[in-house]
Amino acid sequence: MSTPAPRKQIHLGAHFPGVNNTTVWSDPRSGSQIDFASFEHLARRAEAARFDFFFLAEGLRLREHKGQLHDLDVVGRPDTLPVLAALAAVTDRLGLAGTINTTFNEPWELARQFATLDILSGGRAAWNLVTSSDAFTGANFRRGGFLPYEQRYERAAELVQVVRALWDSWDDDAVVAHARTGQFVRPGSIREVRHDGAHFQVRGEFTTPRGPQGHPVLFQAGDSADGRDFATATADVVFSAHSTFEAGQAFFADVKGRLAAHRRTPDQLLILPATTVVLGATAQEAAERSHHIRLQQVPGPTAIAFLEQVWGRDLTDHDPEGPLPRIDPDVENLDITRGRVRHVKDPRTIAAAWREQADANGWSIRQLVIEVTSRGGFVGTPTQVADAIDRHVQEDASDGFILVPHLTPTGLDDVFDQVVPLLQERGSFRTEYTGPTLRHHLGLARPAPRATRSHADRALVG
Ligand SMILES: Cc1cc2nc3c(=O)[nH]c(=O)nc-3n(C[C@H](O)[C@H](O)[C@H](O)COP(=O)(O)O)c2cc1C
Repeated sequence: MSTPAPRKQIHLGAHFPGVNNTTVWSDPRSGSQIDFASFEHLARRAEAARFDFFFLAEGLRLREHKGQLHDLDVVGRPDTLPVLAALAAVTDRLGLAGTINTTFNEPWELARQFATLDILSGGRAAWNLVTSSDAFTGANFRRGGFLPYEQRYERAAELVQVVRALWDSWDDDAVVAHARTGQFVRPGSIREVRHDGAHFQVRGEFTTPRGPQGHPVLFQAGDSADGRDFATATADVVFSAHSTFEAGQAFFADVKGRLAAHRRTPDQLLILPATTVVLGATAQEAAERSHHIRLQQVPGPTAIAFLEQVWGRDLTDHDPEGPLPRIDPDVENLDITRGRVRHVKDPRTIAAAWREQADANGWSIRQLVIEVTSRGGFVGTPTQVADAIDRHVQEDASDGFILVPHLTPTGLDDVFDQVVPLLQERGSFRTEYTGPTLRHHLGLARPAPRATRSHADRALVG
């Protein structure tokens, strides 16, 4: 009798709620969006459930709609890296992943900040590289639209190259601290980095020792062809938006298929889509809860504001519970909302399709917006949700998920309590951490120290 193949292990991240309308800040159970206690609650609960990591997104400019602050959603959050550093002090094993932009930052500072987080946390740091570069956000950095869209990934690739050279410029065993000889570092163990490229000129000795992971884990969250190529060349994890089974399998096959060109194997890049979970004692109860949450996420003013982004017009005279506007979008006015990644490519075609859908189903503006902004997610009893999550992973639609709750900070408590034990029972999810670092949790190798690398790999470091 042949032994069954071992189950693929699921990887799970806990996403702190975002500054978008997934987060229902107005729910009476919702806590502070900024107090450390909120971050701590989610991190501690995620660690008790043996999650791989805690995850923070990043917004670098407050969104505006029709020239006003868009305050229907959460506005303002503390800076990512200090929050993660504080969480390192109240957790022991949980990975700490932060989103930091590659367009508006410099490699030296980033290398220092992430190496520092890796040291403080004992090897649990991860960096989610994002490339957003719109001029509205850039104005906060005195740069405006300094970098054309096509050059975002070029800068990101060069930035990562420099950052890695800085991390590798210290040997793992550089610090010897020999009191007898008076020597703190081993001679020759810290090398000058010299980089002279299109985006960066860097020269000098790096000031932070190499962290426990060698390189913090690199996530990437771009979805274009350039984004996928950058991920397959560079990243350890892709944070994707393709969470349904079919879309997940297609994305998984596409991205993993690109790895061979970079002489990498499928297990060297994990694919973790964002998703949501709604539980109930019965499937019907879960569906009703899910519907209630969608109504909370899309109140009337949010539905109108969403439609205005596509129409490029003020639609406040429309009733959100009434039919869609008969007037066509104003295609000259597409930056009515600023500070948010645009998804709408051709507003007139989209408006026509939505009108048709709403007419056919008898939907109001609000119902239409609820439908078209639905990303799926898992809705069902704990057993149904555990089955579905496991199937996605065993059948190569993902390597796991980054779970996005709608309540701060308790939104994943039911998942920790009711779904995780079922995944553990079927042998698909760890019951204990088996190593100290995030690389270990994710099954990723530690980058070899410089001393054991080929000459070619060492060329960048002086
Ligand atoms: C799942 C996902 C999450 C993202 N999270 C963030 C974020 O937190 N902050 C940010 O500035 N951009 C975020 N982005 C935007 C991407 O970094 C990128 O700028 C955007 O997807 C456009 O790049 P692309 O053309 O390669 O898709 C995210 C994108 C995806 C797909």
